[in-house]
Amino acid sequence: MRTAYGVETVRAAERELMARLPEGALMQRAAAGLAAACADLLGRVYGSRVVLLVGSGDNGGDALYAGARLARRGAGVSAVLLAPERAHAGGLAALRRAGGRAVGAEAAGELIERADLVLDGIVGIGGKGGLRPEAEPLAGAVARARAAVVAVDLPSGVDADTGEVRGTAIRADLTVTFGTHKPGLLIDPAREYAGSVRLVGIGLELPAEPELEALQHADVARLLPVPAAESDKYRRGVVGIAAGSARYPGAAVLAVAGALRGGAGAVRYVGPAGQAVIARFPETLVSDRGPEHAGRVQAWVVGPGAGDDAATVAEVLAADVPVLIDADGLRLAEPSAVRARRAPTLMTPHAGEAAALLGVERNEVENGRLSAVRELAARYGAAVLLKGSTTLVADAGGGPVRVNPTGTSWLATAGSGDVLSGLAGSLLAAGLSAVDAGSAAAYLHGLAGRFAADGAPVGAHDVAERIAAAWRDVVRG
Ligand SMILES: NC(=O)C1=CN([C@@H]2O[C@H](COP(=O)(O)OP(=O)(O)OC[C@H]3O[C@@H](n4cnc5c(N)ncnc54)[C@H](O)[C@@H]3O)[C@@H](O)[C@H]2O)[C@@H](O)CC1
Ligand SMILES: Nc1ncnc2c1ncn2[C@@H]1O[C@H](COP(=O)(O)OP(=O)(O)O)[C@@H](O)[C@H]1O
Ligand SMILES: [K+]
Repeated sequence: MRTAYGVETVRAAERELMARLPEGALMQRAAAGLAAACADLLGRVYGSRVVLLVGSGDNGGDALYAGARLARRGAGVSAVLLAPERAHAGGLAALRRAGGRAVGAEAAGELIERADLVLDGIVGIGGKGGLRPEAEPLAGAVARARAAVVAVDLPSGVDADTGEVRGTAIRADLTVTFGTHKPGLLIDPAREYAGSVRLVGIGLELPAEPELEALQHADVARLLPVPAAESDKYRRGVVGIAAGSARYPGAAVLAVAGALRGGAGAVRYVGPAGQAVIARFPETLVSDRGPEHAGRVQAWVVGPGAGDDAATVAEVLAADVPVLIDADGLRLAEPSAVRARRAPTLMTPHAGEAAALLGVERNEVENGRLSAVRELAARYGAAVLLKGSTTLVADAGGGPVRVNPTGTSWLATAGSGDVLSGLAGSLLAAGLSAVDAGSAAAYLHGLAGRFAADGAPVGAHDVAERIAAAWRDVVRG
């Protein structure tokens, strides 16, 4: 499991560690890791041109000490000081001793243009809001430069705790982060500014419960159901799909396609698209009576392509088994009926649907995914999976939010969300908790999307067809 901790937690762990170490030791650990990452990126340090962008805090101090290490290995290092009188004194002295030089911001443009490597040490976890006006032109110069850009701890201007980007921020090729990942490094839009992320350990002792966690292959492999020798289709779980309409029969087919690959022993379909479902998947148990009369079901998926069928949504919500609510179901579900449920509920909105539920603009959700998913989970007393460029899963009762690491933008294709809901519903029926079912489904779905796309556009049915390959990849490690 990969984890991320917020600024407050990091600061507390740093204080605790600093009290036990000689002064400056932590910064030296950070700078050593940073310089090593820069050297790897440069290939040849000797003779390279390195520019440090240095703000007034310890983030600038890290950049200066790393610059000193690179200067000692023969790089030509220039530090652009944004606030010369407040630049980290020890770091500046070390850089000068190593043969580096310091210049004012007016010289930055030309230096950046000719640099091989730019280190962004403007601001780290001490930053609030986007870059300040005096630092903004540097972001433009960096974006135009051919140099590789390494962000120190975080790309300056992004919010470490939330992944929000308000105003201008530096775009990095690599972010070298210290002690732990910060939530912003794993959540868009900030994640995009970070480039690839390298974690440098500095010895922090962090609490058991992180802010964010990202499953990896081994974690998902432990969650996926495997039929025991004594299993039968009912013990493996029956998932009910109440989806599709005369107008949107395809949503039913795609949700069933996902559900058939999710480990349930049987898929039961109820709704008006039975003909289309059976034609494509003859193994489906099809019924045209309502969910209440469908027979045994261990978890329901309701909503994809459901049109305006509020009665079916209400009927499913009244069932005392886990329910996944997606798409039209999110609009049709009575909030009080969701809150009143005792069995687990998993809601799977995309940003537009989440915005409608929260009564805010879509871009507010896209810029503040973490707070949106937490807010929805708290309001509905349900687990919530927020889809999109970063998929997040929050539990009803708070705790760490799961962030999915496998997604690909090729999944932004009509119907791929229907496949995801069928898959997650199947895992619910197999007995996973709402958060585990949602996050394992997002993981497999993302991986299946990557396998299916392999660099070219795909349709949602292609994604469904590669779920088995993703599953195999996960369990084989
Ligand atoms: N505390 C520690 O033990 C360690 C800290 N480290 C480094 O220290 C950083 C945190 O240092 P600080 O607490 O000094 O804070 P920062 O250096 O992140 O930022 C504080 C400074 O930036 C300015 N600033 C704030 N918001 C800004 C904005 N939007 N645009 C431009 N300037 C802005 C502030 O005026 C302040 O002077 C970490 O990110 C990490 O790089 C590392 O050396 C590891 C050890
Ligand atoms: N830019 C993106 N990057 C990664 N995944 C994405 C992106 N956009 C959408 N997705 C994923 O694609 C799927 C689309 O689901 P959804 O929006 O419900 O579409 P539909 O309703 O057409 O099925 C979700 O799993 C979502 O997380
Ligand atoms: K930075």
